[in-house]
Order: sequence, then C-alpha cells, then structure tokens
Amino acid sequence: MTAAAVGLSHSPLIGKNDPAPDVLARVDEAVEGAREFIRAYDPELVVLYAPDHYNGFFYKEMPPFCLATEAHAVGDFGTSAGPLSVDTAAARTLAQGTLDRGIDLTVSARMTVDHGFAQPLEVLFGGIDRVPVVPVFVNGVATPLCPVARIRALGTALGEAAAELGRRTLFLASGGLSHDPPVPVLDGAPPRVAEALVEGHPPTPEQRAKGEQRVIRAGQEYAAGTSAMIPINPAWDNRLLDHLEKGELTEFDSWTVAAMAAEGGGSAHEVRAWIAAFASLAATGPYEMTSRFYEAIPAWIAGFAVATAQGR
Ligand SMILES: O=C(O)CCC(=O)/C=C/C=C(\O)C(=O)O
Ligand SMILES: [Fe+2]
Repeated sequence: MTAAAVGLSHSPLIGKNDPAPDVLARVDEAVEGAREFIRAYDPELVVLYAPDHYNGFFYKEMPPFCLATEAHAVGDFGTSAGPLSVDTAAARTLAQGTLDRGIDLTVSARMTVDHGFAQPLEVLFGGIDRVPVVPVFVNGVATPLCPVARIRALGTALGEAAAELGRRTLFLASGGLSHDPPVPVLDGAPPRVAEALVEGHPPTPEQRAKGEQRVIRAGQEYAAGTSAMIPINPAWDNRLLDHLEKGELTEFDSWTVAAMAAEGGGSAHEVRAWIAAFASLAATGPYEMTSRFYEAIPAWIAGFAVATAQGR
C-alpha cells in the first residue's frame, strides 16, 4: 500500500474575520497545492484525525481519542451539518487492528463532530460526504490529556492496521498549531458553563450565535494586539514542523502538556492530530514532506500550517 499525509489548520474565523488579502492569497495557494497533491494521489480512504470543541465530546465521558464507525456534523461556524461519508467497514477493521496492537481505543457508532472535522473535508474535498472517511477524534482541548507518546502510539498502530487494508490511504490532520482561542475550560467555570461542559446540552441557535460572536471578537482582539490570550508562537510551530519534516516523531514523546500550553496556548494540543497522522504515515514506511506552508494569522487565532507528505 502507498500512503500519504496532509496537515491542515482549521479556524472557525475563516471567512468571518479574514487577514489582509496578501495573507489570504498565500493561504489559498498553499491550500490549492494540497488539493492538487490529493488529486494526484487519488486516495481510496481518508483517515481524518481532528479535535472537538465541546460539540461531540463532554466531560461526562471524555476519551483521549475515539474512532467513529458513523459520524454526523453539527454545522457550527457555517460548516455543513449532516452525515459524513464514513466507510463503516474500513472503520471497524481499523478499530480492531488498532485494538489488536494494544491501544485502548474508544469506538463510537454515532460520533458527533464539529468544524474540526467538517472544515478540512469541505476545504479539501468540497463537502463532508465526498470521500470514504474514517474519523478519529483526538482530544486537544479538554484537560487532563494523555501523554503525547500515546497519541504517537495510536497513530502508529492505526497506520499499521491501515497498511493491511491495501488501499491508497490519506492520513489527514486537522488542527491549529500554537493558538489560544476562547474555548471554555471546566476548571473554575461558573456552574451553568460547567454543567454544559459535563452534560453537553445542545446549544440553542441563540447560544451558538453568541458563542460564535465571542470567538469573532476574540479574533479581532488577537489581530489588534489587545488580547490577553497567549500569542501565536512561530518558533514553537516551526520546531514542530521541523520534527514532522525530518521524521523525528519520537521527539514528541518528551513534550509535556504544561509546556505545550505555556508555549503554544490552550489549543496548541490540537497538534496531537498532526502527530497522529504523521505517525500513521511513518508506520507505513519512510516518507518525504513534499510541501510546507506556515504563517501566523492572528485574525484567525491560528498558527496556520498546510503540509503534504508521501511515502517514498
Ligand atoms: O465558545 C464557544 O462557544 C465555541 C468556541 C469554539 O468552538 C472555538 C473554536 C476554535 C478553534 O477551533 C480553533 O481555533 O482551533
Ligand atoms: Fe480548533
């Protein structure tokens, strides 16, 4: 089997609080490059690693990661709502193969996902139902988080299992690099917010609109330099991309949750999706990073990256 990987940052603020046209043009060029890479590779299956932002997973039960045999998007921040085109048979096979390799994988037969999953499918494939996909939630927001080494182990096991399928498989990662958006935190939350984070009551349209407005305001403050949130950290982001490019994935085993949050912000843990995807690709054989784009985009609250890689 041949395999490939694409990493793509997501942001709920794309199209809502855009940076200057020259920045947008550079992002568009990088994204178009990723689309061309995918068209040329012509994947038969996409394994999509992505986080959730309290739309599908709540503290009532919060697994470190979870593979879906069926999934539905909520349609937040203007992304599509409805079913993802999950390849259920492949998902079940990959789940079993991952469990057989000693990873305590949670499996969902009806996963709820948000823009973290929907946006890369829309941006790269034109919709959430265009390509056979196996969605894999990777917790990148809700502490406590498992050691990064376990995410690498998940990616490795799943990559080995995918190799046995014998299909052209694209491992796709969705996540910002360093960034500190206003995602609620359970510790110290007022009772009403804490209850929502634990129980996961679906927000009313008014509540969702209010939350989305809060994120837009935060993006405006980030861009204006008036935000108290942790700034984007290009040096940290490029260190991560360097390790991915050189295949130095074991380096991540010593990265700690505390240091990642301090250097990259509360949502820097979304890079776990990238680490999982590149570990999956590495499990199929040596690889080469064929393109790499990075730009700090405060208006999107994102250390924004696009990268493509292919097995040699
Ligand atoms: O506060 C809310 O109601 C929603 C917050 C939210 O979903 C923010 C998401 C931000 C990202 O996905 C990101 O920057 O990666
Ligand atoms: Fe996110």
